[in-house]
This record gives sequence, C-alpha cells and structure tokens, in this order.
Amino acid sequence: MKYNICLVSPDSSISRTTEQVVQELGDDLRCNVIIIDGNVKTAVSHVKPYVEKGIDAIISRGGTAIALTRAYSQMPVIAIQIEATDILKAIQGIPDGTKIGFISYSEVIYQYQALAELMGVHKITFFRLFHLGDEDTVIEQYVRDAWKQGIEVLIGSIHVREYAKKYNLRFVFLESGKGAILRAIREAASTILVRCQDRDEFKLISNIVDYTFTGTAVFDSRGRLQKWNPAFASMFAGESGTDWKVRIPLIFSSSRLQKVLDGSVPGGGEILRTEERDYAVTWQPVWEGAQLVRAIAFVQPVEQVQSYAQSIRKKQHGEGLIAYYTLDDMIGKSLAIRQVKREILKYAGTHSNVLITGESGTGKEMIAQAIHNLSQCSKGPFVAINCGAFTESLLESELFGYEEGTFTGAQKGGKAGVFELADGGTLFLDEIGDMPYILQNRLLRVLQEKAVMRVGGSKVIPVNVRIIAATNQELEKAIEEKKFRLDLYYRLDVLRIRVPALRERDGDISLLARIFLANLNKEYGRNKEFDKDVLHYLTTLPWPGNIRQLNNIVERMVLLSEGRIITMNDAAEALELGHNPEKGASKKIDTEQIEGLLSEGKSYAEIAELLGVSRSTLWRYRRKKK
Ligand SMILES: Nc1ncnc2c1ncn2[C@@H]1O[C@H](COP(=O)(O)OP(=O)(O)OP(=O)(O)O)[C@@H](O)[C@H]1O
Repeated sequence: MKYNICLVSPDSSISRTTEQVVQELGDDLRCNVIIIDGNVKTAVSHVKPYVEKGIDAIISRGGTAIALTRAYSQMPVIAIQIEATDILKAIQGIPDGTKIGFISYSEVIYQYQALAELMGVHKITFFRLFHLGDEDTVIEQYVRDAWKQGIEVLIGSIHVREYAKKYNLRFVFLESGKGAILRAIREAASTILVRCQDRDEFKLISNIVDYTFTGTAVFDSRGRLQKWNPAFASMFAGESGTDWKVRIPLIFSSSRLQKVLDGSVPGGGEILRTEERDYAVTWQPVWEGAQLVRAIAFVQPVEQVQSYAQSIRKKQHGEGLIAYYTLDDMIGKSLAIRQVKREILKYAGTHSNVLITGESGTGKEMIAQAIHNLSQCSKGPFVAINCGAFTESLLESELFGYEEGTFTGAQKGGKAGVFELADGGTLFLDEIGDMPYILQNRLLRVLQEKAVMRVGGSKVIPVNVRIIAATNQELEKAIEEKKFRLDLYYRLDVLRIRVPALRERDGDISLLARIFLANLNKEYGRNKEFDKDVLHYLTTLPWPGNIRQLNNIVERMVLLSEGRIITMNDAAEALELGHNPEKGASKKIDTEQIEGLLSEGKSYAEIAELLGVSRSTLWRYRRKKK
C-alpha cells in the first residue's frame, strides 16, 4: 500500500525541486506526494481538505512547518531541514566582502549557525530571529535594522522578500535542494510506518480489552475511574437516565481499591457486593518506577465465575457429573409410580433436601437424577456417591476432599471432595444408612454451615449444594440402635419419597419387561418376542432385586433363547442361572452362591451382575463377612 504525503511548498522553487525528485525516484519512494502551495499564513487552510480526505503525513519547511505542526497535532508533520549545501548554494554567488544578513525563524537560523560553525563559514554577520505569530511589523522592523546597519544582501524566509524590496536590499531565497527534500520524504514514510505499527498494536490491545467479557477498569492514583471497557460499563450501567459512572465511587468505596492504591495490599481478589449482585474483583496495581500510578480492576459476576468453575470441573471429571435420567425415562403407569412422579415434580421446584427410601434396584438414583434435571440447579453438576462402598477414611476424603500431603499417596495439589464437585448442583448420597457414625457428625456440620473444610486443610470452602439422600434401610430403626444420628436424619428427611417395590407396581412388570425387550432387541440386533405365558409368569414373581433384576433377567432371556419367541423354557433357564427372584425373595442375598462364585475367581462386580443385585448389597455382605 502507498502512503499519501502532502508537501506544502512556500515557494515555487521547492515545488519544482520536489517534482523533479518524485519524477526521478518514482516508485522507489513508495508513496504519493501531493504538492500544494501554502505559506505560513495559508498552509493550514490549504491542507485541510487533504487532511479530511485522509493523508498520512505533511511535509513543509520553516515557519510553515511550525504552523502546520500546531494546527494538526495528530498528524506527522516533517520539516525540510536546511542543509549545508543549500546554504553554500545561497551564498556562493554573493561577492566576497558583501555584507549579508539572515532573517528567518529561530529554528532555521539555529540550523544555519550550527552548520556554519561546522563548515567554518562566517560570511553572514547580521541575524534576526522571529517566531511564529510575530506581526509583519516585526519583520519589517528587522529589515529596517539590517538596512540601517548597511547590510546589502538579505537571506531569509519568503515573506522577508517584500520588505527587502521596500528597502532596496538584494534578497536571496534559501532554496531546498533535492537531498533535503528526499530526506524529508523518506522521514515522512518511515514515521508513517512506525505510526501504523503503533496504531495496529494499539488497536490489537484495545480489541483484546474491549472484547473480553471480564469487566476491566482503570482507576487513577486518586481512585478516580479513568478508563473502562464495554463489559465493565454494562455491568454497572444503571437504569436509563442515571449516569452509572457517578455511582462507581460509591460502589467501590467498600472495595480494597484505596488499599491497593496506598500500597497496603498487593492487589489480589475480593468479592464486591452491590445491591443487585456479587462480583469477583481482582486488583492489579500499576507501578511506574517507584511510584504506584494506577490500579486496574478485573470484574466478573460471581455466578459467572462459579459456572466457569463448574464447567471446568465437569470437563476434568468427564461425564461423571451429569444426570442422564429425566422423568420421561421412568417407565411405569401404576398408581404407585404415578404418585412418585407427582412428588418428583413438586419437590424439584424447591431447594430442600430429599430423602428417597426404597428397596435396592427400585430406581432411587434415577429419581434423584430426574429431580436434579427438573430443578433450578439442573445446569449445575450432579454428583453421586455410594456411602456404603468405602471405608471410613476413604469416604471422608471422598466427601470432603483433602489437602496435599495429608497422607502418604495423597494426590499432589490435594483433591476436591464431592461437596466441592457438586457446588451449584446436586449431591446424591446413596446408601446414606451405611455412613459411619463419626462421619455423620461431620456431614451434619457441612449441611448446617454450607461450607466444607478439606481433610488436613484449614480453609473454609463455601458450597451451595442440594442434597438428595437414599437408603434401602429403615433409618428409624438405625436411629433407635444408635447407628444413625437423629439430627442428621431431620436434616435429610425434609421431603420424602418412598419408592414402591416392583411387586407393588400393578401392571408395571409386563410394561417394563416389554420395553426392556424392545431396547435389548435394538442393542443386540434381535427381533425377539415374549410368549404370553412368560410375560404373565414374570408378573407373578416377587423381584427382590426390583427393576435392575428384571432388566438382567430379560437380557439373559434375549441372549439364551434360540428361537424368535422367548418361551417358558428360556425363562426357566434364565431364572435358574442364579437370577431366580423367588430364591432372592426368601433370602435377599444368597451367601452360598456368592461364596461359590468367589471361589470361581469372579469379582464382586461380576457377581453383582450375575446375581442381579446391586454392588452396594455385595459391599455390605463383604463388610459383614470381614
Ligand atoms: N421406572 C423405571 N423405568 C425404567 N428403568 C428404571 C426405572 N427405575 C429404575 N430403572 C432402572 O433400574 C436400574 C436400577 O435403578 P437405580 O440404580 O436408580 O436403583 P436404586 O434404587 O438406586 O438401586 P440401589 O439401591 O441398588 O443403588 C437402573 O438401570 C435404572 O435405569
């Protein structure tokens, strides 16, 4: 891209020389040079239309350059310098012994005097310096002085010429040579380039600040708002008509701004409370040398920070913090399950803790997820933990997290517990009845104080978590036996859902079996159907493992049956393989079978799968065994 430079010429000789330079150098100049006439009095108005059209720099000389610099302070104005050769050229034709005077702008005279000194030329003996804005009478006065002192030739600026004529003095115009003009053009081009780079850099930085969602504001050393970005303005802009900037000193009066400015705190973060909302503010003092000159505030609404933190945690913990099930996933048309669904809808609208009771495999976790997904905190995390699946110390660190170095093998940097992970969402405490008594006390405190302290830590971390607890035990009995704290029970049992066992759900067994079959057909690419008798038979069984068990049996039938129709024989075979719900009904968990499978080398997870019981049931068995 070629730059546009306006050269304002106070004399036709400069215009001619410039034309020659432009012609001779052509494209090498890499800029368009527009030559216009103008002297100290006319240049500013002559240049104006070009400035408005958008030129990149102005070149002129002497007083005209000074006038243009003052008028267009935003624009680079380059002065053509007086060069040694220009001076030599001006005085070379003047015979020796002639008395020469020099009247011009101080800048021009100083340049000449410095050069004359260097060159050892002292032909000029009379000097008068004038300044921009001096009346013409001043110039005339100087010419008269020269005439009085017997000066014969005057060198000087263009408007000295008319007075020289008046006093019958010879006048020599100090022309600018090609070298001086070329150097001015080159200087203008490089100034433009640097300015463009500065401008681009400035634009880039402004873009970063303007487009960031973090409100950013600069306060001067006296705490006055100096600059801000649109995000900051939109955070604090009040109702229309009120000037939000007026409110800023009041809003920030409770902040650490003053302390940051007087150096008593080194910046850092704080929560700023306003009538409308809370903001997280991070302060950065700015030093110039030893002086603290301003403070920058980076402001974000607290909810925004929390939601970022949540989404980061979600990413860090993968899919684990998401509730998949919704109310629509809950199959069932029985009166009992319809009642449960009504309760879910009602409770989801509140933030109170919920206690879900029901046998193993009845869908307690599914209900907890459905409540979460219908609740106000559905965008927050859903974190589930099985309180029966850990030893006491492990459960403690899983629940509350721990600080680095708390115990051997502790993760570097410590670890967040499920309370922290569930912040802003729901924490599902499964098998709450199995929580060790000592931890119940700690859990109660967290629920009361809405804050958690990591194991080995001293920092209180506020948490906003809705608790949904579940149990398949009778907590009332556990309270009587002093295994469960009454105060914790009251904290958790604010709203209660009792999930009916599958055998209590009239009509649901065949509905669930058919839907499970359809899903499994899809999963395994089959096209199986139940014999009518099989469906009926399934409805007569007691199903101690409830829906989980029903699903497992149907899956086994799909895999074992050879024909398209699942017959009573297929059903019998599937039920024989340790899934017999009748056996399970009399004895919730078959210890012989477990021991048999363990001796075959099966893992607890595999045994749970094979027997159609939940893993926690097996964990309980394992603990009792120990
Ligand atoms: N109404 C329902 N419709 C369809 N599937 C269901 C329903 N209820 C539960 N399930 C399924 O049954 C299985 C067990 O459900 P869930 O884990 O929620 O039970 P739970 O009561 O929490 O069990 P446990 O007490 O053993 O932890 C899951 O695979 C779930 O998808």
